[in-house]
Amino acid sequence: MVSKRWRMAVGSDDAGLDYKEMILADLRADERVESVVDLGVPVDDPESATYGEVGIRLAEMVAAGEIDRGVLICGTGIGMAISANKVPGVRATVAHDSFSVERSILSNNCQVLTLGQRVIGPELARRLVSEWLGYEFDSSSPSNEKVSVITRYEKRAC
Ligand SMILES: O=C[C@H](O)[C@H](O)COP(=O)(O)O
Repeated sequence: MVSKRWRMAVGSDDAGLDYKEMILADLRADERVESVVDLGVPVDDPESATYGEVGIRLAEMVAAGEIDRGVLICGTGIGMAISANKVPGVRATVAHDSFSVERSILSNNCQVLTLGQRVIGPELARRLVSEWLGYEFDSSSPSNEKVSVITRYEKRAC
């Protein structure tokens, strides 16, 4: 268990709105979370933004250092992952099982977890987010050099 208090944001499109509200409530009650920003979509206007807009906005907050981690939810998690990964410096993945959630941090140092409301049940989604918050990347591990290959490419390409 880590003691760090995470600065976080959550976001969804219309297809992920119910889970976004649920995860938002969980994070607000989680003592490991220092702050959590709700990037929408809002309950009263669920079609006000697509997964691309919300995913990129959250990823920009990660890249700017405004938050440490984010959770994005759409129908499958795929569109949110694609969108967030367009922002340089951001590593986002969909993960619907415990092992992938663990490795997304310990192997890949992902700052963003995406979930699919149309793919997994609500209790699994909540459990995966809670487990994910318990992991922290070890920059002295052998995985760090592997992640650095991506970071160096981004620096060259941008
Ligand atoms: O990845 C995309 C998401 O699943 C989205 O919520 C649904 O997209 P669609 O309406 O184009 O199927």
